[in-house]
Amino acid sequence: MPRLALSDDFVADLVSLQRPVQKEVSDTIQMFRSLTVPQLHASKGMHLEKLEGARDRRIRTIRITKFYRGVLLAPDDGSELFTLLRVAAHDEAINWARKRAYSVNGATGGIEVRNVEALDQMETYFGGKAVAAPTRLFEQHSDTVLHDLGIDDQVLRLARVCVTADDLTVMAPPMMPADQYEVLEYLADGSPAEDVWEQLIAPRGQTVRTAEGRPAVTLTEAILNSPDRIVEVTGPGELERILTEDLARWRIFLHPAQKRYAYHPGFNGPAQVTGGPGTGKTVVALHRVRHLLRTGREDDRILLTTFTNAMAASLRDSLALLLGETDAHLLKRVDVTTVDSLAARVVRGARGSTPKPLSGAAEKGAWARATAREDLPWTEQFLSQEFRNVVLAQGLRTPEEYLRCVRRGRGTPVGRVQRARLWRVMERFTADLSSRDSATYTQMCDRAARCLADSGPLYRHVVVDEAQDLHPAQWRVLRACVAPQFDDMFLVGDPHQRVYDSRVSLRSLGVHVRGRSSRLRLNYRSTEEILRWSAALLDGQPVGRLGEDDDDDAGRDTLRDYRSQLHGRIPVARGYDSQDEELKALTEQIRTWIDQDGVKPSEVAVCARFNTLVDAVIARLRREGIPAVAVKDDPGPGVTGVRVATMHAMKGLEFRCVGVVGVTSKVLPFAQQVTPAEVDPVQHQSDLMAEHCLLFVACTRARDALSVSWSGQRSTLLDPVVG
Ligand SMILES: Nc1ncnc2c1ncn2[C@@H]1O[C@H](COP(=O)(O)OP(=O)(O)OP(=O)(O)O)[C@@H](O)[C@H]1O
Repeated sequence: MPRLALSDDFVADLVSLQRPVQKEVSDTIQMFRSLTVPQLHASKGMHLEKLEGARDRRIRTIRITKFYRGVLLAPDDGSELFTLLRVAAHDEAINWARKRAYSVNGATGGIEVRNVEALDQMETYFGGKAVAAPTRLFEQHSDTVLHDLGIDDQVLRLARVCVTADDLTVMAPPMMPADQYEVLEYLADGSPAEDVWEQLIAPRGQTVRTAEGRPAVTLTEAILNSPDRIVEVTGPGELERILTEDLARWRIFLHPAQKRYAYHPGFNGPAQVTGGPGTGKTVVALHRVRHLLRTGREDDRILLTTFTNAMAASLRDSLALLLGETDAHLLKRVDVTTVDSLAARVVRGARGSTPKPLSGAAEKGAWARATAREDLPWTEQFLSQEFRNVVLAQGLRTPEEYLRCVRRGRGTPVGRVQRARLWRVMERFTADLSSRDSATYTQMCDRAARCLADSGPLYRHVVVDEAQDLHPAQWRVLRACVAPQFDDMFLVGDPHQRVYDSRVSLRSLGVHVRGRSSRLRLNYRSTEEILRWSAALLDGQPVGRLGEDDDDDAGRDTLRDYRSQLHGRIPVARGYDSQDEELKALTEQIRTWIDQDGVKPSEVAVCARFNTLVDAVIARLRREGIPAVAVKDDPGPGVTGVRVATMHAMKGLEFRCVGVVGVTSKVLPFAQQVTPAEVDPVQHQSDLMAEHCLLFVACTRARDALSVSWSGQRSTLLDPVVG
């Protein structure tokens, strides 16, 4: 029986076809799978034909309908694995197939494809142009170094005639093999060859650095080594699922760096995946859950957490989609929820009810009551932060513990006498809340962690999305939820997207990820232009690594090597004299996106720092005849209308076009959110950083187009991108 694999191009083609043709494709594939290889070659209906004048003799075509052809790769290494490469109208399919050649990348061992004909033409053209050039782009890298990085003979000849980085850009994929192009792009950017090997080759599982030392890989092995481009159809019902259910690419193809962690056979303790925005961290978390469900025992329960209830709802939907009908029964073994909801459930289970959660304003009032009788030198903001970031963060129970503790993350020294006074105020605060049967969310987590420590773990595995924003008390809940053992915790997050004040040393909380940590760097969401522009917003900001806020290991994370293979327009940033003018321009921009670019209103989002502007935007758009809905009202996917939200509510979401409005000096940074440097310099820095990250998160929600605007005084946070 032939084995069958599908390429990403084939899946993309299939999605764009009309239903009746899709049905024909499906029927052809079913017939293909019912035949033996000799029958396949003999079958008149299939027309499995070699192509006249093809550059790669392993490429064949098959008949789908009178007008449509499938293009297949049939390895000549004795295997029976056939890969469907494309399905297209007859002439387009033939024309595409004739010019392509498949090969095995000498470094990654993955499969790659090129347009040989176009590259031949490039060689002639740039070869002539380069003759007079005094220097060449890759002259400092020897042939051996380039070969070791997987550059083959044809690409080497092309690299040697590149004079500028623009010459290389002209040969971008699908003309040049994608992996080799990426290597050259990094080198052209000035990255040393060793770094390129570490960044691009090693994550694909390669351990041998030199081309001579590596074992030869057959085409079939290369196909199986390329889960980001080709998927083998295995198991009953899998083909039907791929063909009939939602063909979302993330469900089918994973980058090798994603796959390595998502489908790792077993980590000997907590594992962590970090990565910039849109690198597919949530996708990895979902696939990990699927893997754990499929390979675990029937009574193993899994907790999948994220930051907000809305995100938990969307994560649950995505997991259901990934599991499909075949694995739908596994869903009942997963709880998808926020840590706060889980904590409330645990506390309710232990004492029969949960205290009422305290709003920010009510908390301020409670601190005012706790300090009413004393003339104290501390503001309510300071007290609240001291309680949250020291007492609850470290789980301190007694005045002695507080006297002895290292106040990590706090910048104002507080002596013994002051600590004793502070502790008394905090005791009054907690007693006051208890008498009202109320508690902050962080207090609730603190209590839940203690309950769990007594009652024991609830889950076999815990998978955490948006890990960067969790408070230490929330981490203690998660740590207590699962016994320390292999595959206990799997975390994904991005320290550049930390928009709440939660600095954490995972190590001190018993979550040791050292040696089980990986970073994703290919952005699947936004264009390179949006990514670069947004990354510049964080230029020079010292972003620590996820969960490493200990003084002794505060390493830095960087956005320098994040890349996208998508390209588009450069983001637009503009100021206006009044809010009225700004919203008028926004309306026109949205009309262009919808009317000229064909974007659906629900694929457009507008975000602002606060709800007042969110409401004003919704009212204005509606007045202008553009449907608009608030994200906080939780409109389902079927509801039409531009999505409008605060920047905080944009976390984890994505849209084709995004307008970020009201980016003024008054709201970004928002003075009330930033502790004055004289009150606490360390907290001041950390609060300021959260404001930078907030703008970064808002901008990186955009896939194709981003527009940023303000009226009046522009925010200084835009200085790095607006001259
Ligand atoms: N292997 C893949 N193939 C195709 N698309 C992918 C792949 N991985 C992720 N994506 C897509 O990229 C986008 C971003 O993915 P995801 O939300 O998982 O990223 P993230 O790293 O969690 O983002 P953020 O941190 O910015 O919220 C989604 O549209 C997702 O479907």
